[in-house]
This record gives sequence, structure tokens and C-alpha cells, in this order.
Amino acid sequence: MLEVKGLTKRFGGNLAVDNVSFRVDRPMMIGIIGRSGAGKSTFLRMMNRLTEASEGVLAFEGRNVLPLAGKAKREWQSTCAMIFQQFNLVPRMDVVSNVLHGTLGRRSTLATMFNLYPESDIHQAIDILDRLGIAQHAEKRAEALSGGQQQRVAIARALMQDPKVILADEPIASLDPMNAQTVMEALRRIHDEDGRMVIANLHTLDTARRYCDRIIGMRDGRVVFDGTPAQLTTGVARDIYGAGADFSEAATSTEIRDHHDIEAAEIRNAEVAI
Ligand SMILES: Nc1ncnc2c1ncn2[C@@H]1O[C@H](COP(=O)(O)OP(=O)(O)OP(=O)(O)O)[C@@H](O)[C@H]1O
Repeated sequence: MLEVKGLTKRFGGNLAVDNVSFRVDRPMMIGIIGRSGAGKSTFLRMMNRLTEASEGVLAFEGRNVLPLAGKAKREWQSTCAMIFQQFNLVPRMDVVSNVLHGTLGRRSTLATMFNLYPESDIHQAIDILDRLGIAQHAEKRAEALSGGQQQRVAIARALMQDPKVILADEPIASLDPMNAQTVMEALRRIHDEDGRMVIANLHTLDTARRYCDRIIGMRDGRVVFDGTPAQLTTGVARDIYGAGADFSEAATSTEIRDHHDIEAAEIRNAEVAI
């Protein structure tokens, strides 16, 4: 259903994404991991057409989406909704209106200007908020919510588009471990219950292992690992992160653990390294 072939992005002389190829045959929850600058965001942004690719093919359900323009491009962007690390909500606007913004693509300019939403859309927005456990905050300003709640509002806004794919660019990087867990569970549930494909850039290994069916590791713009969580051993992770023998998985962890656990994990990793 998704085929990426030779996908490349150059920023001047810098190869941000270098000849990336992979296929996905069924909707999955995929985690992309790698150190800062590995090309993860650029890949997602090319998929959503926020960044133009330099070369390659990105075919979804048999159609290359990279050359799409105008209405067809906007339709594709609505098929693969994107959520961001910083939520990108309108802070002073209430939660329901933020969610209804997800319907902008299918409404007239006039309706948008005057905030006119069909009743059915409002009901749908509340239902989605309910599903994500935040309907009780529907009337509050977005800025009054916790980070995890705001990210769930952003997910609700994405769901209003009824997307086939959800692209999440570091969705939990600004959240504390409890909120991070709630957001990842919400994404996993959307995948499990609706069959939507989720592709998430994640900066922590344990999150990718815990929630994803497949993990793609990027390093210097290239795919250096593509496999299951079980195949992602500490040695492989060390390769992906370009780290030395002192590599510690605990340093990339958002798990809810106390210091004692982290120290124990670091000792275990050090032992593996020896
Ligand atoms: N708009 C841009 N103009 C120039 N260079 C860019 C631009 N966007 C990204 N890059 C470069 O492309 C490379 C890949 O960046 P990218 O943001 O995709 O990496 P990343 O893996 O998502 O990292 P991070 O986790 O820090 O966001 C980096 O070298 C970055 O500096």
C-alpha cells in the first residue's frame, strides 16, 4: 500500500534523505528512529508534501503522490494527516473549534471566516474528543490543557480529516512520561481500531519498541535498519545512533522509572558493551 523508492532530498550540498526505499503492504504502526539530523522529519514532510522531494517515488495505493498538484495535492495532504511536536493548535481558541479546523479543506472560505460549522461536524468533533478521553474539555481554551491533552486535541483534529495515514513528527518529545504514554496509547488505539497507518518519528527506543510493529532506523539520511522491535538489539541501536561502547539505552528512554532502575539499566548496557 505504500512504496518508497529512491527517495532523496538535498538541501544545497547536504543530503538530508539519501535514496530511501521500503515497502509497507498493510496498515502498520511504524516508528522511525535515529539521532538528531538523521532525516526523519524531512522524510515525513516529503510524504505529506510539506517539503518537495529532490528525487524518487512515494506511491500510496499504487499512485505516486510526489507529482500531485493543486486539488489532488490537497486531497493527498488530507489523506495523510500530520501531527507535530508542538501540537500547532490555536491556543486562545476553544478545543472543539481547534478540532473543527481539521475540516478546513472541505469548507468554503466564507464558512471558515465566520466559523460556521455544520451540526454534524460539531457532533463528530465531540465524539472524537470523547473517544480520546478529553470531551469534558471541549469548551476550554486549548492553552488551558496539559501538553498531553493538547496533543490529543491535535490527534482529534487530524481524525476529523478521516485520514488513511497519520504522520506524527516527534509527537511526545515535549511531554512528560505520563502524558507521553497517553498519547502513544491513543495513536496505537487509532491504528488498532480504525486500521489507519501510523508513522511516527520517535526519539526514544523504548517507545518505538513498545508501540510499533515495525521500526525503521535512519542514520545520515539512509535507512540502516528495517525490522521488528525484537530485531532491534542494543548492538543494532548503537549502529543506528552512531554511538560508541558507552551507548546507553536509558539515555533515550521516556519510560516511567526511578533513578535506581535507570542506573541498573545503564550498568546492564555497559556490561553488554564489554
Ligand atoms: N529547511 C531546511 N534547510 C536546510 N537544511 C535542512 C532543512 N531541513 C532539514 N535540513 C537538514 O537536513 C538534515 C536532516 O534534518 P531532519 O530535521 O530531517 O532530521 P531529523 O532526524 O528529523 O532530526 P531532529 O530529530 O533533530 O528533527 C539535517 O542536516 C538538517 O540540518
